[in-house]
Amino acid sequence: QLSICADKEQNIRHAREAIQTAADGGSKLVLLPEMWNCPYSNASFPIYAEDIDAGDSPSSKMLSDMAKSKEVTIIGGSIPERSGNHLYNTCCIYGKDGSLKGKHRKVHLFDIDIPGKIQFKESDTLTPGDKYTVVDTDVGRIGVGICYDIRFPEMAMTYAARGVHMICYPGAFNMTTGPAHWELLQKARAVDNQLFVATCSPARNPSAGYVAWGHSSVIGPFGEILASTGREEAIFYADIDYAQIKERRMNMPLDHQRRGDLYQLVDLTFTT
Ligand SMILES: NC(=O)CCC(=O)C(=O)O
Repeated sequence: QLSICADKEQNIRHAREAIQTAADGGSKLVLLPEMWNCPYSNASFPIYAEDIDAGDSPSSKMLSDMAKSKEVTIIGGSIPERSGNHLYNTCCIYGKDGSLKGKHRKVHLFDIDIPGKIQFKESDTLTPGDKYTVVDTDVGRIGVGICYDIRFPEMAMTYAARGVHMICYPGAFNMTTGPAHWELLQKARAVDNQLFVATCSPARNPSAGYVAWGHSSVIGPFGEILASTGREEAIFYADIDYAQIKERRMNMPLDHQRRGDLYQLVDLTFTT
């Protein structure tokens, strides 16, 4: 859970040091926050964006170098990605050999308006991704979503159906929806699907334009909090035993008890 500043090079240096510390502390998988190389704002995204596919991305290069040198899988939070005329909110996933194993472009953009509390419209600058992302790593099958993606249970269900062990959500909830929903959503995605959920937020900076809630966590398949932190910058660790997925699914075989004859994901638009 990193502190993020306006200086991109400093953010990259800082993330590199944090990955090094986490790997030296025994991590096999490291998860970074949403938009860790820039302030979270529509004004910043175009300025800090990098072209990952063109190989013109110092942030991604650092992640790849660190994955290789520390032999660690990295779920690289997210950065603004430039691709042609479009910008995306993108998470790169690196294997421990430094290879790019996957790239998740945030599918559900954060466009909300809670009057007097929080208004944000990512779609002013960003384009949504059009694919789900599942990667096989040395530390299991990982599904990736970014922040607002966590609000869509269909995505997590699809990941569960694809055999994902853990869903990683880099995310930056805010001071209104954070206390109301952040922990609830993490637990819900874990319990509904009987798998692990890991989240990573920026640390809270009360003087930032967008104030992140923090409270990154790792949740087990029974909804148990395996590790979590508060608002400050922190590197924290969890021991994850995927055997618990099987055990919980044996205890409560939700998948076999599902009544697919009564409900299907056909048209789930709210009726008002
Ligand atoms: N960066 C985001 O997607 C924020 C999502 C959020 O705060 C929410 O309430 O959802």
